[in-house]
Amino acid sequence: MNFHTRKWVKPEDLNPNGTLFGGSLLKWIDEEAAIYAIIQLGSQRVVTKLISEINFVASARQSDIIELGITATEFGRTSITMRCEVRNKITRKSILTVDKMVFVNMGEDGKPAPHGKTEITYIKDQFKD
Ligand SMILES: CCCCCCCCCCCCCCCC(=O)SCCNC(=O)CCNC(=O)[C@H](O)C(C)(C)COP(=O)(O)OP(=O)(O)OC[C@H]1O[C@@H](n2cnc3c(N)ncnc32)[C@H](O)[C@@H]1OP(=O)(O)O
Repeated sequence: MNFHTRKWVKPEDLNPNGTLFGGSLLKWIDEEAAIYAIIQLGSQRVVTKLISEINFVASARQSDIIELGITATEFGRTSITMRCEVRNKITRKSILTVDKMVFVNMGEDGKPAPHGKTEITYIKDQFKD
């Protein structure tokens, strides 16, 4: 799994307990997964279909640096399924895991459309020519 995005936990991201607000984290991973799906499917028309059980493994605190990791686990006809992990950048301790995030590729008509992809494309292969 590649951990592309880092976030610095700031005061505005905290809940009243002084730890990272779960909703902020979910917003970040939805956005991260959308970017991953857009790149993998080569389409900007993708929507979140399903987010499976979310395991908030441990809290993050103000000033922590965290990193978001996503990997594709399955390519369907119109969908892509991903797994996600968030961890502390310094200690590598897990903060959150999501087993399944499903995004669907949409056609111009607003209906699910085949994306034609079957496997992960790596950056080095995306700019071969
Ligand atoms: C000029 C430059 C401009 C730049 C410009 C950039 C714009 C860059 C935009 C980025 C955009 C980002 C987006 C952010 C993420 C949101 O914020 S998206 C907003 C939240 N999500 C939504 O509103 C989606 C609402 N849901 C729906 O509209 C419908 O459920 C859907 C997605 C059309 C699917 O409908 P459906 O009837 O379930 O469709 P169906 O054909 O049965 O299934 C489609 C696929 O989903 C799978 N599926 C369906 N249900 C399930 C389930 N429960 N579990 C697992 N898989 C399922 C099916 O298996 C199928 O997959 P495949 O087998 O084809 O691979």
